[in-house]
Amino acid sequence: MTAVARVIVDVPSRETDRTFDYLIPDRLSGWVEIGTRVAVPFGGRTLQGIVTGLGADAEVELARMKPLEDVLDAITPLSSELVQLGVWMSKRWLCPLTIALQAMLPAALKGRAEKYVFPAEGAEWSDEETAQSGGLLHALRKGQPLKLSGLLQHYPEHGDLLRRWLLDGRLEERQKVEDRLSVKTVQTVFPSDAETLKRAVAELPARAHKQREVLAYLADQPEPIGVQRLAEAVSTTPSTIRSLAERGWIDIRAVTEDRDPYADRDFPVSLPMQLTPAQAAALLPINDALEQRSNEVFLLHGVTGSGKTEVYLQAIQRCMESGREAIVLVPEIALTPQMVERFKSRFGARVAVLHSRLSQGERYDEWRKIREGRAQVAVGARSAIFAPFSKIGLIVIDEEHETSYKQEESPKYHARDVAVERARLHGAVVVLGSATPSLETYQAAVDGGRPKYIAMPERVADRPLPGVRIVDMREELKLGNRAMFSRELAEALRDRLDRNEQTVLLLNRRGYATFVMCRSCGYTAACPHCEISLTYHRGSHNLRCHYCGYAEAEPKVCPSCESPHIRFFGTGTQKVEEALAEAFPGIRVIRMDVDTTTEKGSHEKWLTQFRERRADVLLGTQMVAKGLDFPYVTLVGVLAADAALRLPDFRASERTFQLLTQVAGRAGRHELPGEVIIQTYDPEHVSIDSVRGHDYKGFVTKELHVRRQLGYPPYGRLIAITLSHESVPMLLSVGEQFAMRIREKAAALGISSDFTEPGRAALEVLGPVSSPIARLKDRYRFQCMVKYRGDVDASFLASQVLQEMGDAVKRGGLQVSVDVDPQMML
Ligand SMILES: Nc1ncnc2c1ncn2[C@@H]1O[C@H](COP(=O)(O)OP(=O)(O)OP(=O)(O)O)[C@@H](O)[C@H]1O
Ligand SMILES: [Zn+2]
Repeated sequence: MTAVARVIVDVPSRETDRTFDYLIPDRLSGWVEIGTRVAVPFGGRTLQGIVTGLGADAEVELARMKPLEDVLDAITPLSSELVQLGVWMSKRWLCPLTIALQAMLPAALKGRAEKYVFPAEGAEWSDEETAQSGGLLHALRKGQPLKLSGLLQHYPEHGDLLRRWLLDGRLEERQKVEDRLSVKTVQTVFPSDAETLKRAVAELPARAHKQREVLAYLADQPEPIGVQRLAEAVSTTPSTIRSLAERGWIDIRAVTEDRDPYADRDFPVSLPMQLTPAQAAALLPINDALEQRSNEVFLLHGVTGSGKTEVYLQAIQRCMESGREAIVLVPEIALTPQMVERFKSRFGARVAVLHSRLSQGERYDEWRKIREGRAQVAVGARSAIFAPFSKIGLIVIDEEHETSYKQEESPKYHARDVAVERARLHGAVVVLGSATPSLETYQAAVDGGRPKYIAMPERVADRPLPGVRIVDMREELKLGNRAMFSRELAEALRDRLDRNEQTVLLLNRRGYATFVMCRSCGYTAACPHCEISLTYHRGSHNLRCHYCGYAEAEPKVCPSCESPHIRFFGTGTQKVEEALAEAFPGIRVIRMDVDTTTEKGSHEKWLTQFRERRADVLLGTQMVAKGLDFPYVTLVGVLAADAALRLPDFRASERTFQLLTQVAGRAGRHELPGEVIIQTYDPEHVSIDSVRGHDYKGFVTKELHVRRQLGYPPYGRLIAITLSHESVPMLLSVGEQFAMRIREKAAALGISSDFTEPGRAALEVLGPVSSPIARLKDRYRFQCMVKYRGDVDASFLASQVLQEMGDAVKRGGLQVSVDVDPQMML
């Protein structure tokens, strides 16, 4: 019997979305397991793929089978559990399996990069092993990394040894990324014994002062030291030091160094806090579940400042004590240094941090730390849910309601759902935490009992929630105040300046771009390729499309009627900043938005400045609303609270309520009491009015009622299918067919299209209608929305129809994108 690998090739299409079988050549036996990345011959090309199964086939079949070309990594990047999770994802979100699997790999591992092998620092081999290796070890020990593929070719009989030493860590494997070794190596001087040093000094020519200094320095310092650092220490050049090595007096070797993004940070040690009674009560059932290793899911509903983080920390501690690992997801935007610090301070080097602001190399090193068992806690944004742990005990999702947990490109997965499935595979506990749980999670807890509901309704240490005032801007206008700030907010701000306290100002800008309009004819500047208004950028004096990047110069007169009365509308953060400077001379403002935070480390820089009270106001978009915990913030102001309420999205109310509650929660978190002022044109709206009394229950009760009537989530589910093409008639005809076929299939199964009868299974297809963004990059977009409820496998129906219509779609050159449980309706 010959071994066969079943491989998913990395071509994301429906036709190749199945396994292909390959022979495992002898040379690679022992290197191939489930999750191994391989190179395979495919239709005359070499493709990359992932092994998802192993087996043995009848000899007849084997005769026609091609062998694998190569194994791409020595340490298998995916476990069989992750492969299994990928299979589940591809069904759940209707995407090719390869897309799901690729999403689990760190970017550095994608593509076909050469792998290098070299000895780990301090690794030792017995004489017997050295002899066994037949020159292999000698080659490796020269210090230069050698290509894995070359080693396999030159030392085919030593594959087993190589593999064993890679696994026991005496050899290390790295790869080339971005034309550099993914690994950072430092040329390091290792101390020589006193004898050698003495001899060196004796043999050196008298005028070799610098070299003598180097030797004297080394004699005093027994630790290995980087060549560069040593050169600096005795103010000489690296070549002076190297010349000593050439004569055999000192030993210089390349040493790998993890690129630790937090290397220059000192994290003060933090010990577990004495829990408040509410925290202790919340932790109890979580610890019980951890103890019993039961696959429980909890909703930890704690108001802002109730101390949820300490509950997570102590649960993680318990999880680690039982020898298991923990994943903590936080929204990308909230992954502030402050958040990272809390975990690093408590768990030190056992924490790996994964987020998009790290370089590819840094991410790869953090990922390896997890894969190789050197980290037990992973803190990260959405994709950290794929952290390659093998014995997960706990998964925490902080701010579980955040939309950033849904990936908007394929695979369009939701990390919360992946977490629940992954926890099931590990028998792990899930904790979903939020001050404003998503309606889906809340309703499931209250009506279904899973997740189990845990409440922390008060802030720690009896601190009150801040008082909230709503200011009706229509009244302001009536009274003749045309300024950006209401009198109340202006007064409160001045008050904070006088008392040297701090203010957070949120400009709710979602759906509120700064656009250009002619006051004479009503012309608005739009992108010529997309159905989207152009956004004005003050700095560069141009208009830009945020979808395709198109840019044009700022117009001086209206391009349509040539009137000079062309104006820039909307309140950008830059404009607020200017208004602040004008109204409060000398005010120190930190502005945080996409424009000021693109640079690496800029988040950290601004927040540190603010924390150190080097600014009076932190002004920004959504990114100032979450997770921040600053003692001197006593005022929170919100401008344009209702801006996002008019978006054509049924979750607009929910999002607005969540955002306002979150930002309100930044005030008065420590000794000083806080106050919140919300400016709006729509004060009666339930999303705004409910914030006044911090009334989550009041809000959800009303909102759930609306959702139930309309059959929207959580009482129904959606699948959005978007078709795009240059031709509208083509789109309409395919769209119509698509909708019709799904309706027919549902009807054939006896599924009603009537949502009025409560509780009964139902399905309807809305559309095709023009998408909210009707044209993008010169392609028109139409969408069909499948809405369903109850025991209906709508995903299956949709994928059947997609399959049936595959040829028509392909011939016409249409693009189809499917979004199961869409979060963004735009
Ligand atoms: N048991 C405790 N004793 C004293 N202080 C505590 C305790 N638990 C938490 N705190 C402090 O209370 C503050 C709020 O805690 P934390 O930031 O965890 O709140 P949170 O529930 O996550 O709020 P948010 O949802 O607004 O982020 C922090 O400054 C934290 O250090
Ligand atoms: Zn555009």
